[in-house]
Amino acid sequence: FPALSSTKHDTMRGELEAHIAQTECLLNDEQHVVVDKVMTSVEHGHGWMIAVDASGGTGKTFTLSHILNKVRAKGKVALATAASGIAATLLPKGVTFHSRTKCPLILTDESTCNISVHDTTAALIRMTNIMVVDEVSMMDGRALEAADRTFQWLQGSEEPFGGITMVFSGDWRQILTIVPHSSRIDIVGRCFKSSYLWRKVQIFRLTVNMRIMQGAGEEQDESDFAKFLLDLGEGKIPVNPEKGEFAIELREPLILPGEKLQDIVTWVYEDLHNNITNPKWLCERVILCPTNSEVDQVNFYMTTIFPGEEHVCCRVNTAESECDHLYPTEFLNTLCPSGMPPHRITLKVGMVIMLP
Ligand SMILES: Nc1ncnc2c1ncn2[C@@H]1O[C@H](COP(=O)(O)OP(=O)(O)OP(=O)(O)O)[C@@H](O)[C@H]1O
Repeated sequence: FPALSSTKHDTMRGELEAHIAQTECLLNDEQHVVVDKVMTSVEHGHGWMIAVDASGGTGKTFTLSHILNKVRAKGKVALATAASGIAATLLPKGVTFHSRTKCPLILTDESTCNISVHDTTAALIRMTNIMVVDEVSMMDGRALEAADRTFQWLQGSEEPFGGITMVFSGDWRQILTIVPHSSRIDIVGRCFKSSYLWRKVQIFRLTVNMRIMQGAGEEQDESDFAKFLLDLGEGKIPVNPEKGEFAIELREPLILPGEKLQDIVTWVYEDLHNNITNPKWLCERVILCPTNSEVDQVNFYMTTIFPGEEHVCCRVNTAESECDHLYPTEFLNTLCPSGMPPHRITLKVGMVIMLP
């Protein structure tokens, strides 16, 4: 933890306090209740486990960020973690839960985190007053149990997580933990809700969709869509068994006329040529696809219609061993393991790309 000069420290603390005062006024009643509960636990060292169970857009991340800032402004240690890297980037100084706790990737019912008593992570955990875990619904309950065991050992306490206040946040309607080749029962059994820890968690709900409240003139459409997503997550949309076991019918405003990829692209990026250099316009639209091969199709099509000269970048494609001849270049070029870019990427100046 690098030391800060006292002037720099005072300036940062001043900025943080101004920011906290701003967000404190914005909190709605339900968010206030959560913040007060968590602050009581931190200030009195109760070590409560608190869960914010709420649907998308109700301000879970907003509330967690406010709590983290508030605890840090009091000079206490607040660790921000999330199940995924992307979710972690939304929290102030957020990192993944696995990176922060050194939790193993392959879990058993007896797993513990890879922290030794003298390393810096152990020192950090002993100093910690609160840990936030966002998108907890995506996590295997055994990862949290491993952290519980390790924190108890490090803190020398039999309280859950060694007496550190824990705040969990997630939406159980969204993606649950991934258990390959498993049944619904296996997946539910692996969730945090099935863990012995969940029984001791105090649950709070946020019900007001703050994302819609921010909408600019399209509140009705957005609120209909939010209600549709909520009903979908709760299994209230009737299934059409003729189309498939889990098939549901989408209503009219959610369906675009046309069947080709070009129709979606034209609708989403209608005035692309005039807005290529407009980051605000680009940030307001995106095409999401359920599979990587569909993502590749969309990217390929977008690249062809994007104006400018193509620059082709190829990946290194030789094997690093004497069995080189076993892996012909053509074969290596077809491989696209998770976390690696495809062999051939075509870029144009001004294109938006996401780095892995
Ligand atoms: N009290 C509030 N006042 C103003 N804006 C708010 C408030 N609460 C949340 N927001 C805004 O509403 C939007 C949704 O909030 P947030 O991302 O925290 O929701 P979420 O529950 O984490 O959503 P998701 O589950 O989709 O990640 C954000 O733009 C956030 O800044």
